[in-house]
Order: sequence, then structure tokens, then C-alpha cells
Amino acid sequence: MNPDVLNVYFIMGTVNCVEPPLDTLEQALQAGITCFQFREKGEGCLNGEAYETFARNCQKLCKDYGVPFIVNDDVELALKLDADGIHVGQDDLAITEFRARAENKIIGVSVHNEQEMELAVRSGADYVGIGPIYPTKSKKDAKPPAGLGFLKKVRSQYPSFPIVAIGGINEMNASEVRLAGADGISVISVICESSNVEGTIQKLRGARG
Ligand SMILES: Cc1ncc(COP(=O)(O)OP(=O)(O)O)c(N)n1
Ligand SMILES: Cc1nc(C(=O)O)sc1CCOP(=O)(O)O
Ligand SMILES: [Mg+2]
Repeated sequence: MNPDVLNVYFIMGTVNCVEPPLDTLEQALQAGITCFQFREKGEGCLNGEAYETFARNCQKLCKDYGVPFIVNDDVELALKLDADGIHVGQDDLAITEFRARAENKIIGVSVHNEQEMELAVRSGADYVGIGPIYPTKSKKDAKPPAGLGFLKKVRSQYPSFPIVAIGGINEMNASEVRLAGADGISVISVICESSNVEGTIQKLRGARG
């Protein structure tokens, strides 16, 4: 995949939002996010019909702006909606199983160590998510913050494999994350809680290091 797609990768679910979620997503799309992940999970999240309707509304907005719509975890939803891709963690469905059912979709995988990285590449992942780089309040079961060390190591071992970094990334630390080798940054709270989504995204974008 083109790593530029990962430049500013916004992840959102209703539980993350302060403003109406679809308003936040549309502002983020207008401001130039390059990828969107539908991640409707956590206490108080939508279920059933409301969950699917919300996903469809997010997907429609992404289509209007020509931005890839990626579904977190839920393979059946990704296939039902014909999403552009899926993001899976180590506890989610095996990549090869999903690839067999969706040849042309983007597959992202979370990796935390060299073995997981090697397996993701060997299994045909299109990109990897590396995190948490810094402490995050948006994922209760996140691993301890890893800092930039693992990211730098992976970049040196895989000079051109698409990498997005995640976890506690904001306007202040985004450029050091890019300099460490990330093609892009993936964020939830810095956009969901911003009072100036356009300004925030401008600062997150930056030139590649
Ligand atoms: C881009 C990106 N990177 C990492 C994750 C985390 O995935 P996972 O470990 O499966 O955790 P959940 O998001 O499912 O709670 C991600 N979602 N996106
Ligand atoms: C969804 C997610 N995954 C992570 C990982 O480390 O795998 S950290 C995280 C939450 C990122 O949110 P924020 O930008 O608010 O810190
Ligand atoms: Mg997951």
C-alpha cells in the first residue's frame, strides 16, 4: 500500500467523542485526515442496528471525501459493508483467514515485538500499527508505553514497510514519532477532544522526517 495513506490516521467511536461523532468525523475529513478507522468499542458503545447504522454513516462520509474506511476488529462488518480494510490485533482473527475472504482489502495489524512484526509481514499485512508509544487514556487494556525504541528498530529492519505509530500522540510529539520512522500517526483523543479540529490536524500533519 501507499504509506502516505497512513499520514494522519484518525480512529473514532462514539465513546471517544465530546461533540456529535459524525460532526467530529466530518471536520476531520475536511481538515485532511488520510485514513479513518471505525472503532466502536468500550463501555457504553453502540450495539446491534445502531452500531451498523453508525458505521454506515461514517463510511458514507469517508466515501464523500475519498478517505479509506477501515473497520477495527469486526471482520463480518468489514465484509458486509465492503469496507476498504480491517485492523486486527494479536487477539483478533488471523490475517491469512481474512485475506482469503477479502483479497483486495487493506489489512493492518498491531505488533509489539520482533516476532509479531515478522509474522505480520510474512502473513501479508499491508501495514503495521506500533504502540503504545506514549501513555494513552483511550485504550484500557493497552500495553505499557514502549517509547520510540521499538519503532526505530522496526524501521531499521524494514526500511520501506508501511508503519503507523499509535498511543498518546499529539501536536507536540508527532514530529519526533515521524523522525523515528513512522510513515504516519494514528490518534483518537487529540482529535476527538480538540476545540479546533482543523488546527490540530494541520499540526499533526507535518512533513515526513
Ligand atoms: C492503527 C492501529 N494500531 C493499533 C491498534 C490497536 O489494535 P488492537 O491491539 O487490536 O486493540 P483494539 O484497538 O482492538 O482495542 C489499532 N486499533 N489501530
Ligand atoms: C486504539 C489504540 N491502540 C493502541 C495500541 O498501543 O495498540 S493505543 C490506542 C489508543 C490511542 O488513542 P490516543 O490517541 O487517544 O492515545
Ligand atoms: Mg483489536
